[in-house]
Amino acid sequence: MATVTILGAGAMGAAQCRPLADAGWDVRLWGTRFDDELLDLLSTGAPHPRTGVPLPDSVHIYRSGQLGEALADSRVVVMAVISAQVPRLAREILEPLANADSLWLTSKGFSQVEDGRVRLLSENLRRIAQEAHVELPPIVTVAGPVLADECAAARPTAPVFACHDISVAQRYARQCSTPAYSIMASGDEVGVEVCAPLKNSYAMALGLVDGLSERDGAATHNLRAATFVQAVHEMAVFGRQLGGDPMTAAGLAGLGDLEVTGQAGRNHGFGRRIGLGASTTQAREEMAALGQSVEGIDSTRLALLFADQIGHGLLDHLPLLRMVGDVLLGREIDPLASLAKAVLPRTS
Ligand SMILES: NC(=O)C1=CN([C@@H]2O[C@H](COP(=O)(O)OP(=O)(O)OC[C@H]3O[C@@H](n4cnc5c(N)ncnc54)[C@H](OP(=O)(O)O)[C@@H]3O)[C@@H](O)[C@H]2O)C=CC1
Ligand SMILES: O=C(CO)COP(=O)(O)O
Repeated sequence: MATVTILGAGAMGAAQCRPLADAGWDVRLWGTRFDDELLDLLSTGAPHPRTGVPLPDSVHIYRSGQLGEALADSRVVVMAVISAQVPRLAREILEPLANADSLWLTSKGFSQVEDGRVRLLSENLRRIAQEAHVELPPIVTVAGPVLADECAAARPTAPVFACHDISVAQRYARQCSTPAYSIMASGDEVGVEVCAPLKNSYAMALGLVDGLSERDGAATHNLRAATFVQAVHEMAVFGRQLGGDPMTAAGLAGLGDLEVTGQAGRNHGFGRRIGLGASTTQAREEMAALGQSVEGIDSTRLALLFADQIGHGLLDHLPLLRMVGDVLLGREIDPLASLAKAVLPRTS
């Protein structure tokens, strides 16, 4: 099978090696300069500290100084670094990207360009390439409910591969699916790319509900259900405004990813800490001390900017997202009352 190069040896980059190796791909894993120590450890056969699972034996490891070698003759390049770093990394590798058959985005985030405007990550990458007079291959957004540790351990997982050209997504779904990693192909690249970072904001809201329940010793199941449904509704509204299919929010990329992230994701853990009484800064520090990145903090800010930029009254339809934004900014609000106001149906 052809060569695939995964860029970023964090939890997800390392986890993605498992299904691709099992599907018979020649897998290369490249780590950023932050990952060199991690790669030294992984090359001994030790488990990845963030997933608890070792790499498959067949994976070739490349250290930060070996980016060119890692990309040489690679047919597929997978971005698995934190989303904020994807554009910078892409700028460095435009030529090998142009020679690949496709670029996959595992990173989940929006992207802010130099003039302050917000774009979808894929849109920003195409703009960067265009400015450099380079043509990118098709972009495939890899999303859906995929917790890294379960994926790495080949536990049953249902990712979504989305591409404007659905035949590209279908081809990779055929070539990369395994009994444990069964890919759903989608032609709704926009809808999937909107859901991927938005569900992080909403997983924080679910964490907040759970933290409040723990803090008060009182059940909040009803409020949680209303929060969940409002979150799916807002993902659908946001996606539709950008030309995506609103039904995507009701599938694996929206509802499905919200379910796992809102149960066991890092964004949920961050929201739960705030519900328990931590400030945003304290919650962020506690997560950092555990070595856990919380991308929803930045992507909530960008999502709100993006919605404002899109206009057409979109922000008015996103009360839950605005509420999460208020919490992140440390605004003096009663979280339980504010959540209830954002998600309970209004009678007038
Ligand atoms: N974990 C999961 O379950 C899933 C994650 N994702 C997405 O995958 C992406 C990566 O997440 P994940 O692997 O979990 O996160 P990790 O924090 O485990 O790893 C992030 C990766 O980005 C690197 N990185 C950190 N800072 C920088 C920087 N300044 N410049 C370049 N690279 C940097 C990290 O290096 P270092 O290791 O030194 O921190 C690591 O390679 C995210 O966008 C996430 O949303 C998608 C699906 C599931
Ligand atoms: O995206 C994820 C699962 O699909 C993981 O989310 P977290 O970044 O919150 O852990």
